[in-house]
Amino acid sequence: ASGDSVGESVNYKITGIDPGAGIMEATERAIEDYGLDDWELVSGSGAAMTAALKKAYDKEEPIIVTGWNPHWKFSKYDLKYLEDPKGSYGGEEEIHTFGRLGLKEDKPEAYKALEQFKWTDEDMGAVMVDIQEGEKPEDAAKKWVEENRDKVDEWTKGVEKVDGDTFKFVYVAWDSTMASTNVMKVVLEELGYEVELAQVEAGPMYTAVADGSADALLAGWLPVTHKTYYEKYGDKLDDIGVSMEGVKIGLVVPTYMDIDSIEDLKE
Ligand SMILES: C[SH](C)CC(=O)O
Repeated sequence: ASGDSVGESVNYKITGIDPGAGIMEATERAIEDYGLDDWELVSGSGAAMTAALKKAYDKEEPIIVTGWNPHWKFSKYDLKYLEDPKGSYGGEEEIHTFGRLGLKEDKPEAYKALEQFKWTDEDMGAVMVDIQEGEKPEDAAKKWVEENRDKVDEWTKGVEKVDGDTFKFVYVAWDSTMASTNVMKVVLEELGYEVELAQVEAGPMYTAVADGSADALLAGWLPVTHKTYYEKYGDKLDDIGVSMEGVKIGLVVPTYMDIDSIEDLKE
Protein backbone atom coordinates (compact mmCIF):
# COMPACT_ATOMS: atom_id res chain seq x y z
CA ALA A 1 0.00 0.00 0.00
CA SER A 2 1.24 3.53 -0.66
CA GLY A 3 1.51 4.31 3.05
CA ASP A 4 3.93 1.43 3.59
CA SER A 5 7.56 2.08 4.40
CA VAL A 6 10.00 1.07 1.63
CA GLY A 7 10.91 -1.94 3.78
CA GLU A 8 7.30 -3.11 4.02
CA SER A 9 6.84 -2.48 0.28
CA VAL A 10 9.59 -5.05 -0.56
CA ASN A 11 9.07 -7.31 2.49
CA TYR A 12 12.46 -6.07 3.75
CA LYS A 13 14.17 -8.06 0.98
CA ILE A 14 17.09 -7.10 -1.23
CA THR A 15 17.23 -9.28 -4.36
CA GLY A 16 20.82 -10.48 -4.80
CA ILE A 17 22.72 -12.80 -7.14
CA ASP A 18 24.85 -15.93 -6.57
CA PRO A 19 25.94 -16.25 -2.92
CA GLY A 20 29.69 -16.27 -3.76
CA ALA A 21 29.61 -12.96 -5.62
CA GLY A 22 31.57 -10.15 -4.01
CA ILE A 23 28.58 -7.83 -4.30
CA MET A 24 26.78 -10.12 -1.85
CA GLU A 25 29.52 -9.71 0.76
CA ALA A 26 29.43 -5.94 0.16
CA THR A 27 25.63 -5.95 0.63
CA GLU A 28 25.89 -7.91 3.91
CA ARG A 29 28.40 -5.23 4.94
CA ALA A 30 25.93 -2.48 3.96
CA ILE A 31 23.14 -4.17 5.96
CA GLU A 32 25.49 -4.07 8.95
CA ASP A 33 26.85 -0.56 8.30
CA TYR A 34 23.40 1.02 7.91
CA GLY A 35 21.79 -0.96 10.75
CA LEU A 36 19.21 -2.59 8.44
CA ASP A 37 18.41 -5.18 11.10
CA ASP A 38 15.02 -6.26 9.70
CA TRP A 39 16.35 -6.64 6.14
CA GLU A 40 17.26 -9.86 4.34
CA LEU A 41 19.53 -10.33 1.33
CA VAL A 42 18.02 -13.00 -0.93
CA SER A 43 20.60 -14.95 -2.95
CA GLY A 44 19.92 -16.63 -6.30
CA SER A 45 21.69 -15.89 -9.55
CA GLY A 46 22.29 -13.06 -11.98
CA ALA A 47 19.52 -14.42 -14.20
CA ALA A 48 17.06 -14.73 -11.30
CA MET A 49 17.83 -11.16 -10.22
CA THR A 50 17.15 -9.74 -13.72
CA ALA A 51 13.95 -11.85 -14.00
CA ALA A 52 12.70 -10.45 -10.66
CA LEU A 53 13.67 -6.93 -11.80
CA LYS A 54 11.69 -7.31 -15.06
CA LYS A 55 8.65 -8.70 -13.22
CA ALA A 56 8.57 -5.80 -10.73
CA TYR A 57 9.47 -3.13 -13.32
CA ASP A 58 6.74 -4.19 -15.76
CA LYS A 59 4.20 -3.73 -12.94
CA GLU A 60 5.96 -0.63 -11.58
CA GLU A 61 6.34 -2.38 -8.24
CA PRO A 62 9.11 -1.61 -5.75
CA ILE A 63 12.29 -3.72 -5.89
CA ILE A 64 15.86 -3.31 -4.66
CA VAL A 65 18.58 -5.33 -6.42
CA THR A 66 22.33 -5.77 -6.15
CA GLY A 67 23.49 -4.02 -9.31
CA TRP A 68 26.66 -3.21 -11.21
CA ASN A 69 27.98 -1.39 -14.26
CA PRO A 70 28.49 -2.40 -16.98
CA HIS A 71 25.16 -4.14 -17.26
CA TRP A 72 22.43 -4.17 -19.90
CA LYS A 73 19.75 -3.49 -17.26
CA PHE A 74 20.64 0.21 -17.32
CA SER A 75 19.90 0.46 -21.04
CA LYS A 76 16.64 -1.49 -20.69
CA TYR A 77 15.16 0.11 -17.57
CA ASP A 78 15.25 3.54 -15.85
CA LEU A 79 17.33 2.67 -12.80
CA LYS A 80 19.41 4.51 -10.24
CA TYR A 81 22.03 3.58 -7.64
CA LEU A 82 21.15 4.32 -4.04
CA GLU A 83 23.70 6.71 -2.55
CA ASP A 84 26.12 4.93 -0.24
CA PRO A 85 27.32 7.64 2.20
CA LYS A 86 29.05 5.04 4.42
CA GLY A 87 31.00 3.64 1.47
CA SER A 88 30.01 0.00 2.04
CA TYR A 89 30.37 -0.64 -1.72
CA GLY A 90 33.63 1.26 -2.15
CA GLY A 91 34.00 3.55 -5.15
CA GLU A 92 35.19 3.11 -8.69
CA GLU A 93 36.43 -0.42 -9.47
CA GLU A 94 38.66 -2.00 -12.13
CA ILE A 95 38.26 -5.39 -13.79
CA HIS A 96 41.54 -7.34 -13.64
CA THR A 97 42.63 -10.30 -15.76
CA PHE A 98 44.19 -13.00 -13.56
CA GLY A 99 46.33 -15.79 -15.00
CA ARG A 100 47.75 -18.88 -13.40
CA LEU A 101 51.39 -18.74 -12.32
CA GLY A 102 53.58 -19.91 -15.20
CA LEU A 103 51.15 -18.84 -17.91
CA LYS A 104 53.56 -16.22 -19.30
CA GLU A 105 56.23 -18.89 -19.89
CA ASP A 106 53.86 -21.60 -21.10
CA LYS A 107 51.58 -19.58 -23.39
CA PRO A 108 53.33 -16.26 -24.17
CA GLU A 109 51.11 -15.49 -27.16
CA ALA A 110 47.83 -15.76 -25.21
CA TYR A 111 49.49 -13.94 -22.30
CA LYS A 112 50.42 -10.97 -24.51
CA ALA A 113 46.90 -10.76 -25.97
CA LEU A 114 45.45 -10.79 -22.44
CA GLU A 115 47.91 -8.08 -21.39
CA GLN A 116 46.70 -5.92 -24.28
CA PHE A 117 42.99 -6.70 -23.74
CA LYS A 118 41.29 -3.44 -22.77
CA TRP A 119 37.81 -2.17 -23.62
CA THR A 120 35.03 0.13 -22.42
CA ASP A 121 31.64 -0.40 -20.82
CA GLU A 122 30.08 0.60 -24.17
CA ASP A 123 32.05 -2.19 -25.90
CA MET A 124 31.05 -4.77 -23.31
CA GLY A 125 27.49 -3.39 -23.20
CA ALA A 126 26.99 -4.03 -26.91
CA VAL A 127 27.80 -7.72 -26.46
CA MET A 128 25.68 -7.99 -23.29
CA VAL A 129 22.61 -6.44 -24.93
CA ASP A 130 22.84 -8.84 -27.90
CA ILE A 131 23.08 -11.82 -25.52
CA GLN A 132 20.17 -10.50 -23.46
CA GLU A 133 18.12 -10.12 -26.64
CA GLY A 134 18.61 -13.80 -27.40
CA GLU A 135 21.84 -14.14 -29.35
CA LYS A 136 24.09 -17.03 -28.31
CA PRO A 137 27.06 -15.61 -26.35
CA GLU A 138 29.57 -16.94 -28.90
CA ASP A 139 27.62 -15.40 -31.83
CA ALA A 140 27.29 -12.04 -30.06
CA ALA A 141 31.03 -12.15 -29.37
CA LYS A 142 31.91 -13.06 -32.99
CA LYS A 143 29.72 -10.19 -34.24
CA TRP A 144 31.39 -7.71 -31.88
CA VAL A 145 34.90 -8.85 -32.89
CA GLU A 146 34.03 -8.46 -36.60
CA GLU A 147 32.55 -5.00 -35.99
CA ASN A 148 35.50 -3.85 -33.86
CA ARG A 149 38.47 -5.20 -35.78
CA ASP A 150 40.55 -2.08 -35.05
CA LYS A 151 40.26 -2.58 -31.29
CA VAL A 152 40.88 -6.33 -31.52
CA ASP A 153 43.96 -5.67 -33.70
CA GLU A 154 45.38 -3.59 -30.81
CA TRP A 155 44.95 -6.59 -28.50
CA THR A 156 46.73 -8.95 -30.88
CA LYS A 157 49.41 -6.48 -32.02
CA GLY A 158 52.79 -8.23 -32.04
CA VAL A 159 51.23 -11.57 -31.04
CA GLU A 160 52.42 -14.67 -32.96
CA LYS A 161 49.80 -17.23 -33.97
CA VAL A 162 49.88 -20.72 -32.44
CA ASP A 163 48.83 -24.08 -33.80
CA GLY A 164 46.16 -25.74 -31.68
CA ASP A 165 47.50 -24.97 -28.19
CA THR A 166 44.70 -25.29 -25.64
CA PHE A 167 43.50 -22.48 -23.38
CA LYS A 168 40.97 -22.71 -20.52
CA PHE A 169 38.98 -19.79 -19.12
CA VAL A 170 36.85 -20.12 -15.99
CA TYR A 171 33.98 -17.69 -15.51
CA VAL A 172 30.84 -17.08 -13.45
CA ALA A 173 27.52 -16.54 -15.27
CA TRP A 174 27.51 -12.79 -14.60
CA ASP A 175 26.29 -11.04 -17.74
CA SER A 176 29.42 -8.85 -17.88
CA THR A 177 31.79 -11.79 -17.51
CA MET A 178 29.98 -13.89 -20.10
CA ALA A 179 30.51 -11.05 -22.57
CA SER A 180 34.23 -10.62 -21.91
CA THR A 181 35.01 -14.33 -21.75
CA ASN A 182 33.21 -15.11 -25.01
CA VAL A 183 34.93 -12.22 -26.79
CA MET A 184 38.39 -13.34 -25.64
CA LYS A 185 37.51 -16.92 -26.65
CA VAL A 186 36.96 -15.68 -30.23
CA VAL A 187 40.17 -13.62 -30.17
CA LEU A 188 42.32 -16.53 -28.91
CA GLU A 189 40.69 -18.90 -31.42
CA GLU A 190 41.67 -16.48 -34.20
CA LEU A 191 45.23 -16.79 -32.86
CA GLY A 192 45.02 -20.57 -33.28
CA TYR A 193 44.09 -21.71 -29.76
CA GLU A 194 41.58 -24.41 -28.87
CA VAL A 195 39.65 -22.50 -26.18
CA GLU A 196 37.55 -24.11 -23.44
CA LEU A 197 35.15 -22.11 -21.25
CA ALA A 198 34.16 -23.57 -17.89
CA GLN A 199 31.22 -21.96 -16.06
CA VAL A 200 31.71 -22.19 -12.27
CA GLU A 201 30.75 -20.34 -9.07
CA ALA A 202 32.90 -17.42 -7.87
CA GLY A 203 35.01 -19.35 -5.34
CA PRO A 204 35.90 -22.15 -7.76
CA MET A 205 36.71 -19.52 -10.43
CA TYR A 206 39.53 -18.26 -8.22
CA THR A 207 40.69 -21.66 -6.96
CA ALA A 208 40.89 -23.04 -10.52
CA VAL A 209 43.34 -20.30 -11.63
CA ALA A 210 45.18 -20.37 -8.28
CA ASP A 211 45.77 -24.16 -8.49
CA GLY A 212 46.60 -23.98 -12.19
CA SER A 213 43.74 -26.15 -13.41
CA ALA A 214 42.53 -23.19 -15.50
CA ASP A 215 44.63 -20.65 -17.41
CA ALA A 216 42.82 -17.39 -16.70
CA LEU A 217 39.75 -15.52 -15.45
CA LEU A 218 38.58 -12.14 -16.76
CA ALA A 219 36.42 -11.04 -13.81
CA GLY A 220 38.79 -9.80 -11.14
CA TRP A 221 36.71 -6.96 -9.69
CA LEU A 222 38.95 -4.85 -7.41
CA PRO A 223 39.76 -3.22 -5.04
CA VAL A 224 36.51 -3.90 -3.10
CA THR A 225 34.26 -6.48 -4.81
CA HIS A 226 36.77 -9.38 -4.86
CA LYS A 227 38.98 -8.16 -2.01
CA THR A 228 38.38 -11.33 0.01
CA TYR A 229 39.21 -13.62 -2.93
CA TYR A 230 42.31 -11.57 -3.73
CA GLU A 231 43.50 -11.69 -0.11
CA LYS A 232 43.08 -15.46 -0.16
CA TYR A 233 44.48 -16.32 -3.58
CA GLY A 234 46.39 -13.24 -4.78
CA ASP A 235 49.82 -14.76 -4.17
CA LYS A 236 48.90 -17.66 -6.46
CA LEU A 237 47.61 -15.43 -9.27
CA ASP A 238 49.42 -13.41 -11.94
CA ASP A 239 47.68 -10.03 -12.27
CA ILE A 240 48.05 -9.74 -16.07
CA GLY A 241 46.32 -6.37 -16.36
CA VAL A 242 43.19 -4.25 -16.18
CA SER A 243 40.66 -4.78 -18.99
CA MET A 244 38.21 -2.11 -17.86
CA GLU A 245 38.19 0.90 -15.53
CA GLY A 246 35.37 2.94 -14.05
CA VAL A 247 33.05 0.07 -13.14
CA LYS A 248 30.99 0.00 -9.95
CA ILE A 249 28.69 -2.00 -7.70
CA GLY A 250 25.85 -0.97 -5.41
CA LEU A 251 22.15 -1.16 -4.65
CA VAL A 252 19.97 -0.32 -7.63
CA VAL A 253 16.28 0.60 -7.77
CA PRO A 254 13.87 1.72 -10.52
CA THR A 255 13.69 5.54 -10.74
CA TYR A 256 9.95 5.34 -9.92
CA MET A 257 10.92 4.58 -6.31
CA ASP A 258 11.21 7.80 -4.28
CA ILE A 259 14.26 6.76 -2.29
CA ASP A 260 17.77 8.05 -3.02
CA SER A 261 20.07 6.60 -0.38
CA ILE A 262 20.69 3.35 1.46
CA GLU A 263 19.98 5.48 4.55
CA ASP A 264 16.34 5.71 3.35
CA LEU A 265 15.90 1.96 3.89
CA LYS A 266 16.14 2.57 7.60
CA GLU A 267 12.75 4.27 7.78
C1 LIG B 1 29.97 -8.89 -11.85
S1 LIG B 1 29.45 -8.91 -10.20
C2 LIG B 1 29.76 -7.19 -9.71
C3 LIG B 1 30.84 -9.76 -9.49
C4 LIG B 1 30.72 -9.94 -8.02
O1 LIG B 1 29.85 -9.31 -7.39
O2 LIG B 1 31.53 -10.73 -7.50
